Amino acid sequence: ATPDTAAPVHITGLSLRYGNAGPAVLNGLDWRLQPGQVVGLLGRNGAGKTSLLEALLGLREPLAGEVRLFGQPATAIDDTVRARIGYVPQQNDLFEGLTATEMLAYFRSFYPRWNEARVNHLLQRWQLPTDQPIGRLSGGQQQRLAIIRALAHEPELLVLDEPVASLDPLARRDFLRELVEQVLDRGTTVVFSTHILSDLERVAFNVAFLQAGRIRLQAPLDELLEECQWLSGPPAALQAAGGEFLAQVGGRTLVRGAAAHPGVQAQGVTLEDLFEALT
Ligand SMILES: Nc1ncnc2c1ncn2[C@@H]1O[C@H](COP(=O)(O)OP(=O)(O)OP(=O)(O)O)[C@@H](O)[C@H]1O
Repeated sequence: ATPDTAAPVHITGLSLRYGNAGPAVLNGLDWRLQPGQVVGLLGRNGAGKTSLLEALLGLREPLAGEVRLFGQPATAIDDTVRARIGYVPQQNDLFEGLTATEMLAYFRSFYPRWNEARVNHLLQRWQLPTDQPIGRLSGGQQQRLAIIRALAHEPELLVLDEPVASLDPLARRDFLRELVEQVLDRGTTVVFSTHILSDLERVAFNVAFLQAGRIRLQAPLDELLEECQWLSGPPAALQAAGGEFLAQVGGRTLVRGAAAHPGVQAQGVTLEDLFEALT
């Protein structure tokens, strides 16, 4: 297939495992992010979210398959594409011995574009000490700094691996607001993993479910909540109700787009239901 140079991320047949004999963590995964999409990546602990985001960024060599970022192979992107990407890893990789001011000055030198006003605004709003070694900041302060660094060069693709895990509720809300602003203003493509479903409901216009090494389903969250239902009833009636079968959990069937039908009981779903059934 010809690479889609407009797609910030285009993944085909991605397989990944650790070591030579381990089980496949990712297994023939296909995924494409369109410009301006905001996608929350959901999966159980150990499902492979971090592995997927790292492979997506070209930080892990896949066993098979291909990842392209803005049309270029992820493991061989040039500086132009690199400058279009921002990343907040799960384990922060800030330089502990530098101060925030020193670290930001260092990164600024790599990027043709750097929004100093926004950096200063966020440093102030989040009250980050800028003249102490980063290693002495709290976990949440370090996470805020990592976020500022990732937003500073106004990336077109922002990859965030559990960016809010150690933020307090107010900082989380503030960060999510900042993220939404960035997305609306600049049409940034965002992919982020999180376990905090209520945050997702606030900002993720799309959700992607990672299950058994593949993206099981990706769709706008509001559509899913509207179209998916738990159905129960006799098999013939369920069949007549139609729709797309998604999963069977306990005695109930999760279906998308079913019609009302005599003998079928239907019940709405929550994001937590979808998480249980699709991850
Ligand atoms: N460096 C590594 N070496 C060996 N196995 C690894 C390594 N990193 C991850 N794994 C394994 O790969 C699988 C996926 O891990 P990964 O961290 O990608 O999952 P995750 O979905 O991000 O999990 P969590 O929600 O707990 O952060 C797990 O079974 C994990 O044990």
